Amino acid sequence: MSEEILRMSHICKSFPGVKALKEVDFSCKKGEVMVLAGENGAGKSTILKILSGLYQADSGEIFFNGKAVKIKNPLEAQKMGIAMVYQELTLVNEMTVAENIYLSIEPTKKFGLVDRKQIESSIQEVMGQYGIELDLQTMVKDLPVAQQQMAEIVKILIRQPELIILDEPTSALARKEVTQLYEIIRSMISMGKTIIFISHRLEEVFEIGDRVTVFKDGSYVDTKKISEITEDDLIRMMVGRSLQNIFPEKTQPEQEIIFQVKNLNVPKHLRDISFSVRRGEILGIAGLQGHGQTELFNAIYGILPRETGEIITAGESLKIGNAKQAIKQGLALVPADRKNEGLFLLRSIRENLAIISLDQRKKLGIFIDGKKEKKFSLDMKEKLAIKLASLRNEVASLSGGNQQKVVLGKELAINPKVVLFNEPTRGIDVEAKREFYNIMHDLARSGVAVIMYSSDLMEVIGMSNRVAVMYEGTISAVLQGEEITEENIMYCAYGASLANKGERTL
Ligand SMILES: Nc1ncnc2c1ncn2[C@@H]1O[C@H](COP(=O)(O)OP(=O)(O)OP(=O)(O)O)[C@@H](O)[C@H]1O
Repeated sequence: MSEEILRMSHICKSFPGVKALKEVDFSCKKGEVMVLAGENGAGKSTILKILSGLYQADSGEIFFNGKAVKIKNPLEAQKMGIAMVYQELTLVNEMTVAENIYLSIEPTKKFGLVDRKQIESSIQEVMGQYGIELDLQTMVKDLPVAQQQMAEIVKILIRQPELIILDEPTSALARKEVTQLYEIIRSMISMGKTIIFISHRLEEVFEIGDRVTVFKDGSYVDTKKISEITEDDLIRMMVGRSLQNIFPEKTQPEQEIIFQVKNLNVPKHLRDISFSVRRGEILGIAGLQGHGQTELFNAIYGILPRETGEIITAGESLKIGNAKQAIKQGLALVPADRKNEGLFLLRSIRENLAIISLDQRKKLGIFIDGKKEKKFSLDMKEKLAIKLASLRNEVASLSGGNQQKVVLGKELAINPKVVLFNEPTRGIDVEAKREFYNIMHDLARSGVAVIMYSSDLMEVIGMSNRVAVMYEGTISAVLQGEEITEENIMYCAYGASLANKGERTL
């Protein structure tokens, strides 16, 4: 058995209101590819940010090459030989690839006085060793994302790290580029490096990993040799939470289809999406974050231009090219980023609530009736039980849950036929969540078609009549009834086909 290069023991880390890591253990051996897997929010990025010196653990110990170490900042991690390629690239767009690499080397003074020629020949040498081709004189902003990522990798390889952390490096890459990255990883391993790889793709875990460690809700679950497990085993390690008793009993949708999306395509984001929603139905959209869910909502709502695709309500194809047209056609959107997209934070609660109905009335050339505006906002306050001191206060003075009710209240002014909820309960407390679930149910019961995306899988399971799972910009499966399980959803969210799953047949 090869020797252990890293051991992290009993690591705890909290952020305000969240225990991101609870007494977590994590270790890897020299020369292996260790995959770290788990649902969104499991704590994967957090532990690796601690390892790379970006965050400090609240408690716990780290041993690197057998020695106890304290990693106070990224520079210390770098000096130890630990390097991380982040999900968000860190290159300066207005500089060339070479300049970006000098920038990362200069502070280390590894090369003494800056001898650019010497650095450049070291860069060429590293690229030769790993078979990476890059034009060093190109401005970063002119490179495609895949090449930018290569530049990022060269930037860390030049420092000859022992342990390299890759946080979802393939998420923005096309198949050919992924194969190239795998080759580079294999060369890294043959040069004696150790790799930690966060992945959200089953195929990739099995193709590139030697072992896999699974986290769930901030806790360590298990570590297994890839060669000794199946895809089913891995999914089972990631799931298994119990459904909290905070969801109302499921609604009974009617048969009539009132909303349809047909062959929706948005270049680079969405591929051939078709689905329908019945009157009174709650359709949950699931999948790991970043697989096109927000783009789907924005494309339906006319914020993101569609290349092809029809949006149909009540049998009639709609021309929706912007949010105003969407509103006119009876579509409402509760956006994920309520503070920036959903509200005018410095305006009053009353103004926020009335803004859409006000706009509609203005368009019709009707005098804005202050009394009506007041009545509407009072009605909404009652209907949604918005807790507030005065309708004249700034909306920013409300709690997250009440702000979210205002976002919804303002949308309800148009009596929508379809409401799109993007992450409706993110960042609000459990009691406010429960209220929101009831409001969504009431909407469905009144005949509205509700479409909801949430990165909280249990919320999707607890609320939806059917669940459409997104993977890489398309809907990989639509589940209903007994099929709606955490395991099935994770299976599809990790890019596997349910048809191949264990003994289950569709
Ligand atoms: N800087 C931060 N401030 C507040 N909360 C945070 C911060 N970083 C992470 N969290 C929270 O800590 C928990 C773990 O997050 P983390 O990003 O480590 O999960 P993850 O497994 O990497 O998820 P993903 O697959 O979505 O990247 C989540 O609940 C997240 O919201």
